[in-house]
Amino acid sequence: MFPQRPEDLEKMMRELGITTEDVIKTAGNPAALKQLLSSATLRMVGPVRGSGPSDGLSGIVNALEQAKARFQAEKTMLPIPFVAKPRTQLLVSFEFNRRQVLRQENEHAAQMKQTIIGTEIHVSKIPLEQLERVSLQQMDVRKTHKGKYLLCRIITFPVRMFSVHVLVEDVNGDACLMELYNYPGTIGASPQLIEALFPVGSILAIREPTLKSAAHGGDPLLRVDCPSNVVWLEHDDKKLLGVKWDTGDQVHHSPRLPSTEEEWKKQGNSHYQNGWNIPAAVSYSRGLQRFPASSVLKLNRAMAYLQLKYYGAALADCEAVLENKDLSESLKPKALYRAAQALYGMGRWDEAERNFTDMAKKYPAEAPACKPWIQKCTDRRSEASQGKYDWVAAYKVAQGEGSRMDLANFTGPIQIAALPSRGGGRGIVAKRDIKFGELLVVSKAFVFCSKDDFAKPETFSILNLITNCMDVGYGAINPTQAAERIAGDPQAANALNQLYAGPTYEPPPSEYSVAPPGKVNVSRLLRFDEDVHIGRIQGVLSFNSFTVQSLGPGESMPKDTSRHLDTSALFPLPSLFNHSCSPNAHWYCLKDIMIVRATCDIPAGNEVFLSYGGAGDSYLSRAKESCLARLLGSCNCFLCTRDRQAGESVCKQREKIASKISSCTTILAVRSHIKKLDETFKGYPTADRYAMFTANMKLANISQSSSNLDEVLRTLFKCLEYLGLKVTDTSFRGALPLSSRDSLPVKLATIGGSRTGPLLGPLGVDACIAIRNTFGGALNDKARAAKWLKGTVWLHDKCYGGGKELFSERYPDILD
Ligand SMILES: C[S@@+](CC[C@H](N)C(=O)[O-])C[C@H]1O[C@@H](n2cnc3c(N)ncnc32)[C@H](O)[C@@H]1O
Repeated sequence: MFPQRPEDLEKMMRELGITTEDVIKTAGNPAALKQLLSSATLRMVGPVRGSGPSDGLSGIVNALEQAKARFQAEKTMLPIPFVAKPRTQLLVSFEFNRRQVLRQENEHAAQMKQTIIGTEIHVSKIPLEQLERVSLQQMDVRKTHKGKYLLCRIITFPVRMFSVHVLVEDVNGDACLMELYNYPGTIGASPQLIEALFPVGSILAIREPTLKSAAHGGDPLLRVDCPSNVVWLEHDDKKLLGVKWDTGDQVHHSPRLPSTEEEWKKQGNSHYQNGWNIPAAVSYSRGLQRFPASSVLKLNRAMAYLQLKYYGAALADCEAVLENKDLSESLKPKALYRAAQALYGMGRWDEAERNFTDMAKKYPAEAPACKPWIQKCTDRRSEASQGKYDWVAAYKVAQGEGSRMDLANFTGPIQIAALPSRGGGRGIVAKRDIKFGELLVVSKAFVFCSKDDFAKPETFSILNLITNCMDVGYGAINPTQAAERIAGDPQAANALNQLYAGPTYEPPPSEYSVAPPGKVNVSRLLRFDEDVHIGRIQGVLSFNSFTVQSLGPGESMPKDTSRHLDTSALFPLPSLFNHSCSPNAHWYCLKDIMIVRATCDIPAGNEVFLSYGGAGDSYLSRAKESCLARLLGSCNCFLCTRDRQAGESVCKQREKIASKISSCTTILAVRSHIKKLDETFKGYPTADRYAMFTANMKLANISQSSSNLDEVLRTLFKCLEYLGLKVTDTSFRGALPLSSRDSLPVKLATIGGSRTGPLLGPLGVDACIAIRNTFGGALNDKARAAKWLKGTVWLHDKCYGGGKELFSERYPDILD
């Protein structure tokens, strides 16, 4: 990042139009330096764009190999002593680069931000009190200093690239670049918010610090991956007794600290009004350290905590306020209202409802505000206890702005079971006989980040050394979001720790018992009560995240099967489902809510599988789906096991035929290849012949363009069977007996019906619609069109719930 050679620095300063004297005058004074640089002319700027997945597969493989080789080589190199660079030189080049980054952000569209995950990360588990102080001069590069802590303070304005970059100095005045990864509050943060999060002059103790050599031979840097390794110290902290900073007591122009309760409140409120909830909560907390009895600071912090969804902490603040016997009448309703909101957020609907109801009675002026909450409590309760959701309303909300939904979690007739044959050792089984279409799980994402969380567009790519994949999208910042959850909800760490983190970590406990959210006392946000083990979190996210797209208006066949969708999310209970390429349940999302339904009847005790994605036609193409294959090792689902038994040559043959079919242009050619393809599936249940579905769909499309409607219909009927359905009325000519008009033309297949094709929802509904349109259009057979419409709505309801109403929302042109 920084110019290394003195001549480069000089050249840069010439470009800036500043002299060495100017720099010396501003040394140790970031604000003066900032002013100096703002009067300078910058010309050396050009956008630095990342190379994304467009590099192609070989590019990714090369990048992965290079990264691995670099880390491997680093490991074999001996640590070298840290040599301090002249402070002035560091300050100038840092400021130059900071301004360059800010300017690029202003002038250019989204920059590709890149990072690598899966390298060794040290999480300090030793409390600061037990660590011994170390200075930069005493440290080595390429080394983690176990048993030590570095006392340092921030001496420049920070800047956010992928991580937050800032210069720090130690007590001796030696300076070093610090890169802080995964820091709560930094997702999508503006430069101003980053400055509020990392004020100049802040004193930090870095537990068990690591100095790294920069990737491209630059200056060594202090790299902090786990935010809990950073401990913020107040100026009057006892750790600072007797500490003398070589460059003076104060870093020049560090912001003046508020001194009264009112000033702390003002600072917090100003952050809050900007929507900067973490800096707001930190300001209120710092004020509370000095004015611990302040109800106003506690109540305002509760407000910030509510925004951050730290409900346990918000409740703790409100309850502490309500215990105050001298609480003013004006604050009482505020405290009650916020406590009730916190209870609601924690899913304690009964208590929340009681609080809102009591409050409405006691403070009639607040009744209008409480009324909608009371209704919400009733809705959430029936969702959580009976699985009764208004899917139409939820779907409509999901089509609107924002990325979050307000729905209760629900667990249907399933339970967690020990299944030692799978990585992680657990899976989900049916508690009782489950019926096709039954709702199994509704789960709110634990970690979820989408483009809506960014004021300005940003694009990310991660080279994931855990899965050997290049991930593109918001999954890159999910560890930051996980850290943000843990920062204000220590119980969240417990939930994450119980998920499978891959073979390099201790297996999770076979019991999955996530404590219900309770009261958590977060007395000082960003003072982590739990160590945030980012390495393990990266493993959990790599092995459990889903790439999600919210359910939207119905379309015809999915055209883009690319895995590179934007949003990646972690859902707690759904993480425990194992994968099958031929699953018996399917999942879809409404924004940050995942919904799981049975796609066939599942007998009690049977395992329930989801398809994680990658519904490839053949064993070989599924195995090539790099991410899926790498996550599973070798997939041990029924279909892959069956394919392995069939043998490699059969699988190769199948793939060859399937690929020929995709390029066929005549009905005859497709038909003849379909016959050959079918022969490769001898002995397979119908619903496990997914390649036959794709091949028949191709035949249907070609037949459509040649107006061979009999063939179109026959083929579409077959398509449904390959998804695990049975067409009960295969007639497509003559009068439809009145008696059969009301019956469904399709039902769940019973033979081989213990599984269904992986995309029964979208594909099955679309195939039914195609049949209905063929009858209603060219054939002008209104009776059969009506019958097939009924069948379509039935299937849609089984897959997505919401009856005819939801169907008509998603397919407004079809129900006329
Ligand atoms: C999201 S976890 C599933 C839950 C996990 N079994 C647990 O106990 O937490 C994904 C991991 O489960 C294992 N797994 C799931 N489905 C599998 C399959 N079809 N074949 C092999 N391993 C599978 C793999 O180790 C995979 O990385």
